[in-house]
Amino acid sequence: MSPMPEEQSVSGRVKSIFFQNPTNFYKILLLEITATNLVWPESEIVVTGNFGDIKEDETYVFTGKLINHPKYGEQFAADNYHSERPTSKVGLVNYLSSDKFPGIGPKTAQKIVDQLGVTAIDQIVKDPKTLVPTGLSPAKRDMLVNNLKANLGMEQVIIGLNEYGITGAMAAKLYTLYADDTLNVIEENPYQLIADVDGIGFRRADQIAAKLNIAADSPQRLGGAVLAVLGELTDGEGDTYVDLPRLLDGAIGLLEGARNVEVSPKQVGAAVVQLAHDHAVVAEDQRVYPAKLYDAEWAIAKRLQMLIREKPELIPEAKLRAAMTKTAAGITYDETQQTAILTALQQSVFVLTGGPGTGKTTVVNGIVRTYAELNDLSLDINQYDEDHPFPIMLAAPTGRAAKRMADTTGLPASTIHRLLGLAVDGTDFEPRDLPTGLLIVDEMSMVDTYLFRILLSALHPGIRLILVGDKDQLPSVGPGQVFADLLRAGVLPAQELTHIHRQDAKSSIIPLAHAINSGQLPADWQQPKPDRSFILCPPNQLATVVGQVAAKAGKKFGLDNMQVLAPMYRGVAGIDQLNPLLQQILNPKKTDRTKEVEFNDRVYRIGDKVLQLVNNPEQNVFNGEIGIIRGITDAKHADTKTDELTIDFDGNELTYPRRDWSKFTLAYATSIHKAQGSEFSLVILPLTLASRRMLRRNLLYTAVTRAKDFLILLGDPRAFTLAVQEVADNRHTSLVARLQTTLPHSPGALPQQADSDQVKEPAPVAAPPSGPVQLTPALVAANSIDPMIGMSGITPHQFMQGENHG
Ligand SMILES: Nc1ncnc2c1ncn2[C@@H]1O[C@H](COP(=O)(O)OP(=O)(O)OP(=O)(O)O)[C@@H](O)[C@H]1O
Repeated sequence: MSPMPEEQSVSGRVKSIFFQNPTNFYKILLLEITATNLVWPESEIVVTGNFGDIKEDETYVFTGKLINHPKYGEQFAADNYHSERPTSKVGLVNYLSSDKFPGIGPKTAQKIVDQLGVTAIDQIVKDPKTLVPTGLSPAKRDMLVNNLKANLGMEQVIIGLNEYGITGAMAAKLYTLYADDTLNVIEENPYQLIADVDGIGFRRADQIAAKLNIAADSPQRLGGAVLAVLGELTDGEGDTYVDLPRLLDGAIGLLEGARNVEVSPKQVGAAVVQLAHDHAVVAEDQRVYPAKLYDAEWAIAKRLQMLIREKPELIPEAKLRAAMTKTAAGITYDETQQTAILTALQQSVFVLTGGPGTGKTTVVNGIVRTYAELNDLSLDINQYDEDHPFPIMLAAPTGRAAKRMADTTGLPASTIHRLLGLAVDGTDFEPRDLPTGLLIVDEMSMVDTYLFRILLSALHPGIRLILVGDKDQLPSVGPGQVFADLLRAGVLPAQELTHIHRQDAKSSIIPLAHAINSGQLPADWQQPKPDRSFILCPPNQLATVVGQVAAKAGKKFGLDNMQVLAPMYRGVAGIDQLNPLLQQILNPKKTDRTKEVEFNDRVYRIGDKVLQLVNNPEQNVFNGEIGIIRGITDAKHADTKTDELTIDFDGNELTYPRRDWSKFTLAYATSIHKAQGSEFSLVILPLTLASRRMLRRNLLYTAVTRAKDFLILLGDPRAFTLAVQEVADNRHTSLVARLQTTLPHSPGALPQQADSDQVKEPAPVAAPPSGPVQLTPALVAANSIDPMIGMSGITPHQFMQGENHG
């Protein structure tokens, strides 16, 4: 065996920093060498790597290896570094008595070093109390500790992270998130990173845990795996609970996959019980919920119960009809529309659903106008002010949907977040209380369990709440299928609109959408129509053809009014592939002087269409909104001293410094999910069998209903046929059961649908707990949730089989 090669290292003073990437810690520097074990004839060397707060003129030690860069020649690629700290007693005394630590002279420094030895700095930083015996005054002790930490702070964190195998952009991300607490968080529970940090999954967290000597069967590790699976299936995939066998199976898969060990269901079951005792999860029968989702479903049901108990004063039907007719403005409402308006105004909570063109907007307008007439309210908003707010509130989950609502009603509408004054995106914020009055929420299918809970918590008895949506569209991105569940429960007054009104000879898109929704593509769906067409095209040519279509359409419709929608990011006709190609066609680099900036393998230019990826209620821009880049400011001229982009979201111009550029991406092509709540004059929809896994009826239906005037379908016809045939699985939720427990059946509710593939029996549930829901040992016992009961020696596979049989 050859001896281990000696670690290569180089120490010296940083002469200059040539380059630093602001999005991670990557730097290139020139070092004046003071010591090295390299064979290196020169006095300087170029060093590259991920470094925290390296400063020019300070001295550091780098370890790593000498590499030969094809373009730049020999340089030192460092994988670790630390500030060169004094290692001899004399050096340490000199350091501590230097002007970095005002008030500490050579004598005091000598005393510290005599008592604590050469590792004094590490000891002091780790535990400031080690300074007590030195007799230093508390003020001086604080100064010493703070200054040592300030000198070491970020560097220590980055070095610590490097030791756990976390470098570059991920290290930067963690430091931004937890700052000086980073290492504490990781050392306390590395599995916490799975929930907190995008991009860290169980395997990565477990590698860190292994370095921390967390045993393969430690409760922390088992709990980490359970929460990882639970998070993946709830916040990740939309369920609000996970069946115990599936949870155990998933957790065991993770635990055994990440380290070569065997883990028994019994051990994982014990971890679930522990998590339940710690109030992180709630287990009920065979279902395990993240506590916040369990609480949210109950809170929704109870709040609705409270709102519904407060019945509005009954209005005589003749009076109601008269008001409705008087304000109808030339429209003769059909029978279901009439029922909808009349019922809505007699109830405290009302749910309205319908496909495209069935008159939801018409009914919303009817409700607003009849309500105003009955209550003698002016619809001229200029007559209201802060002290007398407009008593009709209109809201939608996205900015675009809210804008559409304002356009179609002629009244102010806002996002739900704005309405509630939620400044930060999250799940546990106190909204401001809303006045009683009329509140209409549109695009309810996009509202997830968390947001609905927050919305309801802002409402008080006496409010009239109208929830409007299309139950057949894709469910919310976040967990739950709130809107569909509200209808399915059959306990809330509701009306479904089915008659299509917007069906003049010109429109063949709406009938196509309804046909898709009922499970059939019309025989002529591939035939060209004035407003839609199908282009047959093999997968490998799809991107090019989409580009050709977009090039032609771009001239006619403009960027704003045309949208390419695709089901997937990856693949030959995926969003990631289409975006640069469409950018090249629709907004190319015109001359050598065209300004452009690079970020994460993407190029951005003025005029680019971009998609916001996160909610930012403070600036009134939301996940899924589309904007146009209006300006690029060089770092030299920007206040933040980094490059900045100015993006215009429908008149709302926002500045994004480079560190925020991961909050948007190109939007020439977007996912169908992100397009929910938006409509476009022209939709271009390529589908192939490559996205087979994603193809569902509600996905295709949602995509097609985004097209207002024109629709171009492209690709493989089999993909369209398959999509129509595949009915999406219901998400696993308990809202139906909670609602049925808290509310009596409503005579005005929708009949339970006969279409059995759309409906599932609600899971049987325990009686509602009174007061705040908390898992007490008694409740644990009462619900026989102990997952270990009868399970010893049973494999997850057998467990799953057992589930199928009973
Ligand atoms: N009872 C009616 N009589 C005549 N026209 C109607 C009636 N109801 C709706 N319409 C018309 O049908 C069209 C579609 O109605 P509306 O916009 O209200 O439907 P919608 O369900 O909101 O559709 P979408 O979700 O596609 O926006 C509109 O042009 C509207 O004026």
